[in-house]
Amino acid sequence: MLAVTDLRKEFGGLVAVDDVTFEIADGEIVGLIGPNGAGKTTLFNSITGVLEPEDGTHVEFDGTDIVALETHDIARKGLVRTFQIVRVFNEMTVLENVTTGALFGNDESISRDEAEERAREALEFIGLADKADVLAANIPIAQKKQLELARALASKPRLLLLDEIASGLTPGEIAELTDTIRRLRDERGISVFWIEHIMDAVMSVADRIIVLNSGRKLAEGTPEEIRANDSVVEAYLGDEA
Ligand SMILES: Nc1ncnc2c1ncn2[C@@H]1O[C@H](COP(=O)(O)OP(=O)(O)OP(=O)(O)O)[C@@H](O)[C@H]1O
Repeated sequence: MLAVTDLRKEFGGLVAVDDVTFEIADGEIVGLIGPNGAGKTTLFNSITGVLEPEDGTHVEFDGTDIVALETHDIARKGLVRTFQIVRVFNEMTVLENVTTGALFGNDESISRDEAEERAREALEFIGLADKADVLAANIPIAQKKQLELARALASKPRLLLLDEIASGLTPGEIAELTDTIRRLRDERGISVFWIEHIMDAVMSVADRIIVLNSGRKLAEGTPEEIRANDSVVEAYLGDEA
C-alpha cells in the first residue's frame, strides 16, 4: 500500500531523515517510535507533502508516485493524517468540524447534506455523536483527539497517519483510543501508521514497529521483537521495555 524508498530530508547541514526504506501493507497497523529529534515527524511531513524530501526519495501509495503531489491531493488519494498539536476549528461545532473532513477529504464531489450524513456516521463510530452540536472550543482534549479521528474517518482514508494521538490522555482514555484504532482497521479496513511515545499504547495494537534513531531506521519488527532488541533498549526504551 505504502512503499517508501531511500527517504531523505535535510535541513541545512542536518540530515533529519537519512535514507529510510520501509513498506506498509494493506490492513496493517505500524508504529513509529524513537527518541525526540529522531526524525519521525519529518518523515510524516515528507510522506504527506508538507515538506519536500531530497531527490532520490521514492514514495509510492497504491502504486502511484506521490512525492511531487500537494498535501490535499495526497489526502484525496486516501492518505490522511492527524497532527501532534490538535488542529480543530474552535469556532465550529464538532459536527461542522467533521463535515469539513467529509467535504474536502476525497476525490468524489458530494453535497453538503451527504457530507453531514457521513460526518454523523463517523462521529457515531468514534463514540462522539452526543457532542455533535457542541462548539469544538468547549470539549476536553480527549474528545478533541476523537474529533480529529472522526474528521479523518469522514474523509474516507485508506491509510491513516497518527502523530502522537495518545499524548496528554489518561490511561483509561488511551485504552478507549487504542480500541477505536483497532476497530478502524478491523471494521473499516483502514491501515494505520502511528508515531507514539507512549509505548504501552502503540505496542498493544501495532502489528509491527519501526524504530528511528538519529534519522536512521534502527530496527523493525513485532512489538515483542522490538522490546527484546538490545540496541533499541539502549537508544530509546531503557527502563520502559
Ligand atoms: N523545519 C525544520 N527546520 C530545521 N530543523 C528541523 C525542522 N524540523 C525538524 N528539524 C530537526 O530535524 C530533526 C528531526 O526532528 P523531528 O521533529 O522530525 O523529530 P521527532 O522524531 O518527530 O521528534 P519528537 O519525538 O520530539 O516529535 C531534529 O533535529 C529537529 O531539530
